[in-house]
Amino acid sequence: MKRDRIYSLPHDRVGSFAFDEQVVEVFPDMIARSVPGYASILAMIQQLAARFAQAKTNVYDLGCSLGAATLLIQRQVPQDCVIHAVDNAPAMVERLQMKLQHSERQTGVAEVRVHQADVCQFPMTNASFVVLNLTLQFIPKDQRAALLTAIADAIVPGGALLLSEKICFDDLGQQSLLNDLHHDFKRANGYSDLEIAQKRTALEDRLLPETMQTHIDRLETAGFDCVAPWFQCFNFASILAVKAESAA
Ligand SMILES: Nc1ncnc2c1ncn2[C@@H]1O[C@H](C[S@+](CC[C@H]([NH3+])C(=O)[O-])CC(=O)[O-])[C@@H](O)[C@H]1O
Ligand SMILES: O=C(O)C(=O)Cc1ccccc1
Repeated sequence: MKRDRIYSLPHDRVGSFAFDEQVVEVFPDMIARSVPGYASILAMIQQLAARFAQAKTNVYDLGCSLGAATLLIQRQVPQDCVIHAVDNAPAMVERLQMKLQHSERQTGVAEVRVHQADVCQFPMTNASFVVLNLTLQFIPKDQRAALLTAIADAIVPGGALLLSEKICFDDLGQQSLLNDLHHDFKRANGYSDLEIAQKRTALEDRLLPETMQTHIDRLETAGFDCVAPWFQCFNFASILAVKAESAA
């Protein structure tokens, strides 16, 4: 796994963060060293896929990057599910397709279809399990409600959405404490203060966190019946949103 050194030297001008070839090359290292709890969330996505994925339905991994969640989900779902891995970054999709081709053709597992598309435009239907793992934070705020409503409408009774996000806090003391703890986490993982500062500048207008309450309210409005935050590590959190079984 190639080490992320993208922001290690001083940049004259730090441009806006993009999921380009340079980022794709180091992405697994970057995300593991930058997101506290990332490995725990992935492990639980695998467990949740086993519980929520239903036979003859679609499973969606929206903003799939290099397919970390997709590949874990594939091991857990019924063989007659179709897993749709969607990302709009050409470099990500290209690398994921290579990865899937090179992995041995497995028999007895669900098919993965990779799509290069904007998740806000992507048609979804007959879905039992949908994953938005650290993706909604990159979608313009005014498009988030429509996306979550489209997801809720596509989910069958008893199905679920897993939403993980970087979150912010109304309380200034909490915001500053959890932000500091996140920076300590990055430092402990080998990032310098320069790397942390330059990446923060690059992400400033690209990664837009919201509060836990904003997420909960929006998921309820979108049509989910049970909205349960289940994980938080510093300023990263994950929520499970479930559609009720239909009353028989
Ligand atoms: N509008 C959009 N449409 C499609 N994809 C998008 C859009 N906006 C951003 N992306 C994609 O969302 C992904 C976010 S990374 C997800 C990690 C992964 N889920 C993981 O479990 O490893 C999280 C992070 O980098 O912090 C990138 O691959 C973007 O190209
Ligand atoms: O929020 C941050 O400071 C991050 O670094 C998160 C992140 C991780 C990987 C790609 C983009 C943003």
